[in-house]
Amino acid sequence: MSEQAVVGAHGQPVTGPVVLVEGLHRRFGRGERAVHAVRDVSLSAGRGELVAIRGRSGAGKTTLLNLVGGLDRPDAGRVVVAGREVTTASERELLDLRRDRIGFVFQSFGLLPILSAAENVGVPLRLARVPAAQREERVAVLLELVGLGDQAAQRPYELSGGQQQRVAVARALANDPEVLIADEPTGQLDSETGRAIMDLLRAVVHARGMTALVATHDPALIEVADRTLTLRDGHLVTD
Ligand SMILES: Nc1ncnc2c1ncn2[C@@H]1O[C@H](COP(=O)(O)OP(=O)(O)OP(=O)(O)O)[C@@H](O)[C@H]1O
Repeated sequence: MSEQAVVGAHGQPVTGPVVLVEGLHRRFGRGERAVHAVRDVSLSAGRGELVAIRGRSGAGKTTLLNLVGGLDRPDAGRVVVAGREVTTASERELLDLRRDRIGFVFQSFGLLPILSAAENVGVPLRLARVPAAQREERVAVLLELVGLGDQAAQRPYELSGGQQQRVAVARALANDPEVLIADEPTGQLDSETGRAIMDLLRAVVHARGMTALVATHDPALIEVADRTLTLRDGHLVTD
């Protein structure tokens, strides 16, 4: 990514990489039983880039994504997201960062079962205190974007897995985040549906100039990525 200043999703100039990781370490446990889940990982990703992170089960993908998304703290190293230091942020700052700058998509969709598709997508907007009329308008646009304009009133159990993941993608995009973090987003879907979700992710990342980090085992998902990084025993082996 060039060092030229570009305008971020929130209108402010973003210079350089949107995600920057330097010398990251995360260890669980102590002594002989310690697991070094992430060891000396450095990477950067720019606007409009979808980066796949692959690796076997236990390679450290989820741990890395949690550190980038401010869901966990490293033992050493640095994470900068959209110009903000994640590593040294207070809990309050991390909450704001996760609410305003980062969209999360998980393998298990994470939808609230008692809410309709539209209400699920509207949750981050409620948290951000977006007024109701504006919220409804934005939710309608997002559901249309993910191809679920006609399913707004359905509850998650009335939707297929692929449709539920589309709702989750719409929810992740609700606050117009700069960064999308997706942990095995196609893990519970058949290959065709997984591919459709991946194509959707790629389309929104490119159209909105977002930056996406997507952990996966799925070869079809790797195919649509702009770049693939491989983790092995917590180390990055290719960039
Ligand atoms: N909270 C934790 N406490 C102890 N060990 C942990 C914890 N979280 C992860 N680990 C360990 O760290 C290593 C990396 O786990 P991680 O979940 O990041 O891998 P992964 O590549 O995402 O695997 P998968 O594809 O199965 O989700 C594993 O050995 C795991 O057992």
